[in-house]
Amino acid sequence: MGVHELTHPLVRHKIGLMREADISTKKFRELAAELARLLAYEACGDFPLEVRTITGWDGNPVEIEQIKGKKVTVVPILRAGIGMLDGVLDMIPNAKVSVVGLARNEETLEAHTYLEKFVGKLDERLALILDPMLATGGSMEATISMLKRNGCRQIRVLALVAAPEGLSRVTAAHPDVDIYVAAIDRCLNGHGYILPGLGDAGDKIFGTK
Ligand SMILES: O=P(O)(O)OC[C@H]1O[C@H](OP(=O)(O)OP(=O)(O)O)[C@H](O)[C@@H]1O
Ligand SMILES: O=c1cc[nH]c(=O)[nH]1
Ligand SMILES: [Mg+2]
Repeated sequence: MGVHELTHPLVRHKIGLMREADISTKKFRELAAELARLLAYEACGDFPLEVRTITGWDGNPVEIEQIKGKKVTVVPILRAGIGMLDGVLDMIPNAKVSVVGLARNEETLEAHTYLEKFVGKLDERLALILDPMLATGGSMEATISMLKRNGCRQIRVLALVAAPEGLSRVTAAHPDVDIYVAAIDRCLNGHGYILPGLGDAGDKIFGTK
């Protein structure tokens, strides 16, 4: 359990490219999707395997390994989490998708929930929550609480950038949840934005900046 900051050179390189002030919407989306794939790869590293026998290319039996009955729901937090969804589904194509909508009040920094749409059998599923930005941690804390209220017991978070303040808040409230993050940044500014951060990830992904 805990916080896992990815140290792989590809991750460090790609997150650096995302920090460029005048990055295009296209490039930002591409990098968000690429990093989402790498975060998913890391977050699924302990999935159990089982051996199955299939017929190989020459007609002989071959033992192969496959992931053992893992039921996954991917949970993008609207809007910005959508920017990571396709990348994660590239890696886990059979996952079901739940959606939560939260908007942060830019004055109070409180997260307001406007949508909750969960798939069934949450008690049997591992949930992978997607949000590029974990700032004060209010949106993530609320999303984890929603999942738990609906019966989910195995929860992991995938984020591109997190602030130490937000990580402390989420790990204190939900110590049972693992957080996979491409970069832990320095701090929050007076408006709740992460420094050095990426700016407004939702605006950059949706082209509304
Ligand atoms: O950790 P927090 O302080 O809660 O802030 C992080 C949240 O803020 C942003 O969403 P925003 O509310 O701006 O919505 P958007 O994705 O629709 O732009 C971001 O995508 C996170 O969801
Ligand atoms: O730095 C931040 C904080 C919240 N939301 C963002 O998009 N960026
Ligand atoms: Mg936003």
